[in-house]
Parts: sequence; C-alpha cells; structure tokens
Amino acid sequence: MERQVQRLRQTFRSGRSRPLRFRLQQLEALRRMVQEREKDILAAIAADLSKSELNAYSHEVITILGEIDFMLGNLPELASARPAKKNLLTMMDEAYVQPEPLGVVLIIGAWNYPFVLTLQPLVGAIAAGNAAIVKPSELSENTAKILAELLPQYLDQDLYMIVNGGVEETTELLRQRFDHILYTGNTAVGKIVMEAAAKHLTPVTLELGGKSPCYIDRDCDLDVACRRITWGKYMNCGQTCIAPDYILCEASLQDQIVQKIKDTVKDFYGENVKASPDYERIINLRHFKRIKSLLEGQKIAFGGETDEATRYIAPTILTDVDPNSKVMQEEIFGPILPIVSVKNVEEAINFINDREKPLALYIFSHNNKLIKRVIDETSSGGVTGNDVIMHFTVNSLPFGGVGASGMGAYHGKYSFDTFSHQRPCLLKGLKGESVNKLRYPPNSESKVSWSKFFLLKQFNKGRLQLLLLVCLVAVAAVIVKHSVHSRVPSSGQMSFRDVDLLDFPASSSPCLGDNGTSC
Ligand SMILES: NC(=O)c1ccc[n+]([C@@H]2O[C@H](COP(=O)([O-])OP(=O)(O)OC[C@H]3O[C@@H](n4cnc5c(N)ncnc54)[C@H](O)[C@@H]3O)[C@@H](O)[C@H]2O)c1
Ligand SMILES: CCCCCCCCCCCCC/C=C/C=O
Repeated sequence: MERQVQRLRQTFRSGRSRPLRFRLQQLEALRRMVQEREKDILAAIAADLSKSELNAYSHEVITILGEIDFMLGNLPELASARPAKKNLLTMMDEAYVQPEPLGVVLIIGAWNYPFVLTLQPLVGAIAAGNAAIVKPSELSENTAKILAELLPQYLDQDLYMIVNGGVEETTELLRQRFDHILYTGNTAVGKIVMEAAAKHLTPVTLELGGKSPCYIDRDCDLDVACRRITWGKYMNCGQTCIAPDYILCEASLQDQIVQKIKDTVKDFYGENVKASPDYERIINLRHFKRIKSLLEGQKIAFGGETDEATRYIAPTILTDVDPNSKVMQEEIFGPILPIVSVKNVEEAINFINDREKPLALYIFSHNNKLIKRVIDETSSGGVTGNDVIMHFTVNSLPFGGVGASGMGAYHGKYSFDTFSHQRPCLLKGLKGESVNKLRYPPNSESKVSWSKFFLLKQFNKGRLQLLLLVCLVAVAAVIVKHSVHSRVPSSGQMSFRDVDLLDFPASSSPCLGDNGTSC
C-alpha cells in the first residue's frame, strides 16, 4: 500500500494533476465512463441494493452527471485566484487567495449509495487538482468491482486509484499518510478514521449519520407532507443517511398521518409492496436482524412484515413510541417510521436539542415563521422545509453533518474547497522601506500610533492633514518621476513603493489618544 500511495504522490509532485486542462480532461473522461458504461454501472448498483435500474439511475447516476457538469462549467472560476481586500499598509501590493490542491487524498465510501458516495467526492478531488485513492464499501461488492474495472480504463492510473477490500485493507490504507481523508459511514468507524488521520495530522471530512427528525405542524397540508415523507423514508428501503428517521407531532395528528402514509404506500408501491420494482431490500442479514429487532415491543400501526430469505422489511409505522425505547436510541437505517408525540413546537425543539445533532432536519408547516423558528433554535447538518432529502440535490448547498453527524461538507463548490488549500498570497515590491520602519525595532509610541492609523483606521485631524500632505508630495514625486523617465504607471495609481515618501522620524509625535481622535 505504501508503495502505491508513494507512486501517486510522485505523480502529484510532478505537477501533472494541476493544469486546468488536465483536470477538465479527467472530468470529461469520468463523464464518458458513466455514459458509455451506464448499463454495467446500473446493473451493479441494482444487484447490490435489489434496486431497479431506473431507480439506480435517479438515485445515483443523475447526481454524478450533474456534479461533473457543474465542475466542468465552473472549474475555471473556482480554481482561479481571488483578489483579496488590502489595508493601508499593503494597498500598493498584490493580495490574493490562490486555491491549491492538497496532494494525495483518500475517499472511503459507504454501501447505501455506493456509486454517488464514492464518485461525488472524487469529482471534487480531481477538480481541485489532487491525486486520489478511492475505497468503496465492501458491502456493495458489485459496485466496488465495476469501479475497480472501469476507473483505470478512463482515468490517469498514476493519479487515481481504486483499492477494494474490507476492514483489513482499510486499516492498512489508514496507516498511510494522506493530505485529506473524506469518509462516509457510521460514527464508530468515523472515530477510527479520525484517530488514524490524527497520527499524520491529516484533516478529515466525516460524513456520518444520525437520527434525522421530522416535525409536522398542526397547520400543514398533511396529504402533501405525508406523500413527501413516504417517498424519503422508504426510498432505498430506508437506507438513506438523510431519511427522516422519526416523526414528531401532536398526538391528535398521529392517526391521520398513519392513514395518509398507508394510502401513499399503496399509491407508490401497489397492493403488494414485495412485488414492486421500486421497493428495495436490506443490504445484508446483519442489518436485517438489527432492524427487525427494533420492532420488538412496539405498537405497529402499519406494516411490520419481514422475510429473512429475501431481507424484505415492509414499510412500517410505529405509533405512541416511547422516546426511551431502542428504536429511538440508534439510527434506524431501515423502513421503520416511529411517531413520537409532543405537545407543541417548543417540546419538539427541546426533544431535538436533548439529542445528538442530526444530519438532517425536516419541518412541515404552512407557517414559515414556525419553520424559521425551528431552524433558529436547533442545529443539524442540513434542513429541508416542507420536504425531505431534497437539500442533498442542490449542489450550491454544502452537504455535511455537524457534531455527531459529522464534520466538513462537500458537493459543488464545497467539494472543490474541501479538497483545496486556500492559500493567501501577498506579493510586495522591494521598495517602501520608510513605511516599514513602523514595524522594525526599536518600537515607539509614535510608531504604535501610526500603526493604529494605518491598520485600525483610527483617523484624527492631525494625521489626516499629514496624510494629505504626503499624498501631495507623492503626486509631485510621481509627476517629477514621470517627466524624468517619461513613464506612466499602468494602473494610474500612485505607489508608495515607487515614491518612497513616508518617513516617520521618532521626533514626529502624533497624538496617542485611545480612539485616535484627540489631536
Ligand atoms: N453523511 C453521509 O453522507 C452518509 C452517507 C451514507 C451513509 N452514512 C451513514 O453511514 C452509516 C451506514 O454506513 P456503514 O458504516 O454501514 O457503511 P459501511 O459498512 O459501508 O462502512 C463505511 C466504510 O468504512 C469502512 N470500514 C468499516 N469498518 C471499518 C473499520 N473497522 N476500520 C476502517 N474502515 C472500516 C468500510 O470498508 C466502508 O468503506 C449510517 O450511519 C449512515 O447514516 C452517512
Ligand atoms: C425529477 C426527479 C429527480 C429525483 C432526484 C432524486 C434524488 C434522490 C437522491 C437521493 C440521494 C441520497 C443520497 C444519500 C446519501 C446518504 O445516504
């Protein structure tokens, strides 16, 4: 592994991944890969998650194509240096922020959206000019395999590499030194990743999970709310990091919500959910058993059927759920929807704040003020009001968690930034030493006073007059210089560097009033 990382690092050091043209070519090649090998990719995702190819396309492929298109359209702007504001002391210098690639980055993906969760970060890493190792989840083995087969055919093999494997391979990878690690998956492994990264002082982005609450206000269109929640909860059989984990609502709404979700399930999946091509299965037996055990002792208002042989768990609703029960202690990550009653929005806010910060928060209400209030008085990775999941699809919004649901963010510009160092650059000339005397020892009250004038903009009359005088002398000097050398500065601006005017003899004693106004 060490040798492989070394190979990528050497190529990175050669500078090959940096030119904009190269990055664009690689992104175009990735897009070609997705388009030309769409059938194989869809078949792999479908096999991993018992998903229809149509759903594989809408859940995963469409997002990747959108992300690549975004980068191709915006990369020149994202990668260019941004001029920075200057202060009086640096007004004649060049100040800018230059995004630079970090080096060799590691991307560890999860199984539930195995294509999107590995390739979307990779798009950002390539766009930002890095080399990258991608480690797909071993649980989604078909997608892992197709990625290992296809990526080397389309991308530069000395810069981008797939490593497949499980805990052993990932542990070995994590021993290596990377310049950034983006990990998607559960919190326990997130801690392992962060600990390994700390040994090399490698920064991490952790895309973790959590229990994303969904508050339904009394003043709401329940038909619409329940349709949207049904979609987001049962999509991918509930195995979505930002699925609404549970509903909070007043007790009086509970029965209506159950009925409306029941009706929607029938609309979406038909009478026989098991036979619907739009309803997926649980990824493996371990997760099947874990999710099934969450039903024990609960009041099942709808669903509850399971079939171990096919790892089927029906869309299920639990009512009157005790907040202390097991189903409310861990992220469900399956098609079970508990309803917990609260008296009002205050209680909902307290309920959310009493728990770990979730990855997503959903609020349904006609009342925008109430939605804003819940946003203001809680914290979560992201929020969608009057819908679920959809903030993930807006690539101008950063996607990520906060607190226990993760750190850092990606998507669109935020991916580019995650995989870049924002390098501040200040380029000065070698003239202007008289101004620099201000910062050279020995220090004096007068120098401090002038520093306050320049850096804190604490103007006073005396200094303003002096500055005016300085400007006049500067203008005169420029004119003299111009007539001698017949040279006009291209910017048309006077430069302190050019004229070397400001001198601050110790004897000049501008007032040192606290607010700089006492002269
Ligand atoms: N924030 C997000 O974008 C996001 C997306 C998907 C899933 N998730 C969260 O991920 C969780 C489900 O995913 P998962 O963790 O079951 O996925 P997973 O089992 O696929 O694990 C994630 C990655 O960690 C690696 N891994 C597993 N054990 C490891 C170990 N001991 N040491 C090093 N690496 C190890 C796996 O090989 C895999 O690549 C849920 O909590 C879900 O909310 C979050
Ligand atoms: C016009 C139809 C467009 C449908 C777009 C739906 C996109 C859903 C994408 C869901 C992806 C969720 C990814 C989640 C990651 C965490 O697990």
